[in-house]
Amino acid sequence: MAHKTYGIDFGTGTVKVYKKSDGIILNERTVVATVGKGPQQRPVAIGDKAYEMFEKVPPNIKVSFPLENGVISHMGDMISLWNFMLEKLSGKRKLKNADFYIAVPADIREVDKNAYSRVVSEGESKPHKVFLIHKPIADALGLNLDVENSRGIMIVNVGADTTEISVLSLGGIVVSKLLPYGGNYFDEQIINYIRKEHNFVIGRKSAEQIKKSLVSAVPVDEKVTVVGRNVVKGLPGEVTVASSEIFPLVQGVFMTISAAVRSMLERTPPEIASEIAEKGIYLTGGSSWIRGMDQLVANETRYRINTTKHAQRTVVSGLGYLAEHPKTAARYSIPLKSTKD
Ligand SMILES: Nc1ncnc2c1ncn2[C@@H]1O[C@H](COP(=O)(O)OP(=O)(O)OP(=O)(O)O)[C@@H](O)[C@H]1O
Repeated sequence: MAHKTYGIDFGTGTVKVYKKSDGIILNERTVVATVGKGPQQRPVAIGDKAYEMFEKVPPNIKVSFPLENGVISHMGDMISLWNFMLEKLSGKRKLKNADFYIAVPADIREVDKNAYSRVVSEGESKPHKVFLIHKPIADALGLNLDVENSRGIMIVNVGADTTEISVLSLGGIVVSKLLPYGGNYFDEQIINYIRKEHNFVIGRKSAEQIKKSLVSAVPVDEKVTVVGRNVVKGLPGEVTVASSEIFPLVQGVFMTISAAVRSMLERTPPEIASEIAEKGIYLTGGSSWIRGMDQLVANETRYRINTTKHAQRTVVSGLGYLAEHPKTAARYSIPLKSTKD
């Protein structure tokens, strides 16, 4: 019997799911809202709905982000999120006996990689098989690159909580480094700055709006107005922020990311680096859309930069490719190892 097959990119900011033959069927925030404690805990909303509740909920509802810096930080919440998602994937009928391809960062401990597989195995789906795939491999496949035969591919995935910089060659990962910086870092910097300098409390959604409009890796001159609460008066109101205020907050992280890319290139063997130089560096992940990111990395490395309008879905598209091509998938599945480290 043919098993239903899914590819899942459990991103820190959003979960994306690909279903074999159907394409990408789900794209939801990695957020869960629960009530109750211990064994009584049950989800009341997940994904975008739970995110909507964030910062507005009564005290009996807990809104949590169960992934941090590319690893699962709250297994119980993560399983709750997955169980709730299963309903979206399969409707009222329980999804059983399916195969799952799950993307995991390459530069994390074995125990953290295996935790991703536990989410699906210990959830209500009772899978047939779970395969772990390194994210950079899925990313490259999602970009339609010839992973098997290319001598040198460099991918910089700038996501919500992490930036993963990887070099691939002939179907394998030569080196991969996970930095604990992504779009969420910018949101937090913006919230802290506006509270301190403008005496305004703004929510994460407003911070994200400011980020999308004002954060730039190269100086720009723009302004944005958002709503918030004046801390001194205790009243709601509007606050206007200029890009010149934001640039100094985020400049350091841009330098950290671009310096890490350059340092990895410097340590890459010449025959691999020469093919990277020929093809250019690939920028993926939602935060690669931050203005000037491509220019910044180009200035630092002097390499051509390839960007994509599908930056947030390259990993899940790569998993989708593997779901459709099980023979290729067998080559890239990571064997589950001991989790004693
Ligand atoms: N137009 C945009 N400009 C800037 N940032 C954006 C834009 N669109 C989305 N983002 C940011 O992209 C991030 C989400 O990207 P993505 O879905 O690739 O991350 P993820 O896979 O969830 O996270 P991670 O890779 O860290 O696990 C969020 O921080 C979001 O605010």
